[in-house]
Amino acid sequence: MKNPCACSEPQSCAMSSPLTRLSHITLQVSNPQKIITDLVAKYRFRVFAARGLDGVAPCQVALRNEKVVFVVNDSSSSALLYDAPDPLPSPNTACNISYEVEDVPGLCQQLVKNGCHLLVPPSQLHSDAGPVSYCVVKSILGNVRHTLLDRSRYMAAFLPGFQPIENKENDGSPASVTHIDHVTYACPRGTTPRVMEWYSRCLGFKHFPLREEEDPNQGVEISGPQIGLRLTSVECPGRAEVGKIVMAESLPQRGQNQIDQFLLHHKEGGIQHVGLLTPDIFRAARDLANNGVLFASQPTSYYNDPQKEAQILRAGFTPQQLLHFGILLDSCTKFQAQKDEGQKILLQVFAEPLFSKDSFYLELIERRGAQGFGEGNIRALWHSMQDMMDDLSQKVHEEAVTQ
Ligand SMILES: O=C(O)C(=O)Cc1ccc(O)cc1
Repeated sequence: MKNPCACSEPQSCAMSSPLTRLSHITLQVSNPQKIITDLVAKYRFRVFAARGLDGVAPCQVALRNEKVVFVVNDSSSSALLYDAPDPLPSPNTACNISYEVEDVPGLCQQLVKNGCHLLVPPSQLHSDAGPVSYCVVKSILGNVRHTLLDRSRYMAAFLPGFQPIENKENDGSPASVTHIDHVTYACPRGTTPRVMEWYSRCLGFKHFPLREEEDPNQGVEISGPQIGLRLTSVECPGRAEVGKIVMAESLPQRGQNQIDQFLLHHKEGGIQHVGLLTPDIFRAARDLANNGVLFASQPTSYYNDPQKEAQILRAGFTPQQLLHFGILLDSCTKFQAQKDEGQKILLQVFAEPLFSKDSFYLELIERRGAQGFGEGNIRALWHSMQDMMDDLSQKVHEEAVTQ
């Protein structure tokens, strides 16, 4: 297959995306209270709507930090709205990326024509605040599904069926994060071209090259001692609020790594991490660290490397500033930059897994004109995450032995 957009219907290649923005990401979990507490206490999210509040614990809770919204679903509940009962590979998983769209029935027709599996057909829910239309489509990757919503005529917080929660705790301080920048999938080996083709044909995503003249079917291969990663990315051009999707595959014969570890619990692939955009990664990392978030740390050798040190100083920082929270910095090539002037900088740091070892985690990312993903950062992030997961595995093993 030469073209990732190798659609059976040529006109769908030219289709602009039906998605207008990413609405929220659903985490389906066995212990909702623990995740809600972590998102509130550590990541500064606020509960703003919930379902099923009549004397029992809510089965669905919506939390917000600026435009980043997570819905935490109790996986033991049989009464979940805006989602579909679909076997989950793991009791704790991020399984649904919900997007806002303009025309749910029209899009559903198109999806069915494209051979997609609708887990929930076009449906409508009302409250006094108006109607919301939605459907749920199964993606081609593992347990990932997409709720596609039109809430343009709905005038209350979140969605019908959810009760708004007044939050008086707003301390007025600026938010740490603003948007979801990207969602990264762990894909079984060899599946990326099919996943890309599905997102292109069904939801109008386009290849977003990470390197100049990148072959969309090959993506970018990042290999070396203890790293073997293939990355390919897609976006909806002109719709930054949809966010990018990054597909990550491990390369063969490199031993166990974080993609393979994730696939042990999600055999057919799934959402490995979510990148949260922040206007100030130093402030965000400090806030979250003060609240107890653990970040993957970097070896001091990363910051002592003369080239890296020069890059850091040129960007107006000191290596010590970055070292403190394990923040990585890459200057991007002109190819990945938004505008031609000035230096294009990308700053990133990975946080500890949210559910347990080897699983879903959050990333902070600050973009200063840089649109892509710096290869130097990816190598360093990979290694730091691998070290953190190996440490966590060791801890779990030691705890099991002493019990
Ligand atoms: O840099 C990012 O945020 C990426 O998404 C690239 C990436 C993907 C998978 C990994 O296990 C580590 C890094």
